[in-house]
Amino acid sequence: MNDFDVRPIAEGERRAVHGLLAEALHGSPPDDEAWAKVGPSFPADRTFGAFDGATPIGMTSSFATALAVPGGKTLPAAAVDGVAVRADHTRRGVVTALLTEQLRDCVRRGDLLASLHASEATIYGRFGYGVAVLGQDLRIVTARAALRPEVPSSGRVRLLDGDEAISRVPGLYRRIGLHRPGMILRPGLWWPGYHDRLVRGGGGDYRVAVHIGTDGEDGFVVFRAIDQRTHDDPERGAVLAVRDLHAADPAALAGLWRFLIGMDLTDEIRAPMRPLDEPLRAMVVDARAVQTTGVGDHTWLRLLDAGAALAARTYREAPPVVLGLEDRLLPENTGAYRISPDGAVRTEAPAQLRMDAEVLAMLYLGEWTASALAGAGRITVSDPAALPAADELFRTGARPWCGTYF
Ligand SMILES: CC(=O)SCCNC(=O)CCNC(=O)[C@H](O)C(C)(C)COP(=O)(O)OP(=O)(O)OC[C@H]1O[C@@H](n2cnc3c(N)ncnc32)[C@H](O)[C@@H]1OP(=O)(O)O
Repeated sequence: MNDFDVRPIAEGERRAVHGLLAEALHGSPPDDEAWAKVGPSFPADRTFGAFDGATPIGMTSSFATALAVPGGKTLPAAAVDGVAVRADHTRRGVVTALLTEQLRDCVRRGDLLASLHASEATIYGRFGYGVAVLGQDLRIVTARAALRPEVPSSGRVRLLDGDEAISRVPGLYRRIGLHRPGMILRPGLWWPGYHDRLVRGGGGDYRVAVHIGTDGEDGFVVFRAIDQRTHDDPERGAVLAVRDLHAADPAALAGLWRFLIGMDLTDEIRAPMRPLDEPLRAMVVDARAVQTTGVGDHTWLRLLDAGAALAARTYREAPPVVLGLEDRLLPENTGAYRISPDGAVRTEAPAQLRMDAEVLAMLYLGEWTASALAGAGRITVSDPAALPAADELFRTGARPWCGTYF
């Protein structure tokens, strides 16, 4: 029996709950001015609080979105954007109660998937979330990063002022589209809380540039310069920190990188959580100008309705495979699924490969192979011939990527 209650929060509890999240992440609760800006991005709907009497001691929230899956469909999904427990109430099962309630609520709402970005990698696996997308942190040494002559070079780049950045980029993101598995729609409430407050004009110091190709704007980058000059090193160039970079095609992508690399008074570009198959290293003359400083879990995914989610993605040509799933928290998903190039259906046939919800999520967007996960002991193999077949069935072209902070 818990000594706290878990329930949807009331409208008047939003700010206290958001303050709790800020403090759990070692920030400060927003002042009036900051809350006026970000408050609308944190509605009471889809937020659960844990309460000790009237005092909030934990929270979890999500917003409704759609997530692209292999084959191009977009599925209704929950983007879990705030999970926190007050530091004096941790390790008593508060987040377990919150996340369990949230999963059931998302199922009731018809979400097929839930995704999140984790502060620590040890929190979410027990709730059936798996690392479905890896990202790489890039460091680019600009003085050595000249682009090769054959790299596409049509179009031009234009810096936007703050108001333009706030009004133009949402439509541009929508037009670029969800071209990789794992990408999500950014609903209207995402922009004020995550983009507008960062850019010049919205209170932050990030600048925004768009790429203009033959058919108009087709890419954008959100970045800021971090001054590196010191008394002893007064000529040191700035670091450009890239926050958000999306392009509709290779020419727009190349154009945005060319713009960043060519910026004066800059020594280095830092671009965290780029796709693992980012082509920049192949674009430069000196491949070592583009360095991967880290690879980590970018997006965690949870299949809420495993049957519907498996049926919604496409599969490559390979012999059919029967997967056995054990889902402790959402037991209606437990069962066997026959995966073939024609799709995925429930079956009574014996499972060739058995796994839990976390591991199925790792396979789902194509980031991991069944063979690698079996090799790691994460899949129980009854029929070894099913492994190469599953590798091929789940394989995707472009690597999955999310590319949206939340
Ligand atoms: C999507 C996002 O918002 S990511 C941000 C997540 N939030 C944070 O990192 C803020 C700071 N941390 C916190 O607020 C809390 O510590 C939380 C949310 C991570 C965990 O909340 P708690 O209420 O302490 O978790 P709870 O007591 O339910 O723990 C469940 C289990 O997970 C384990 N666990 C929980 N957090 C952690 C952790 N950070 N590291 C390792 N294990 C953990 C517990 O030990 C427990 O294991 P057990 O069942 O075997 O005993």
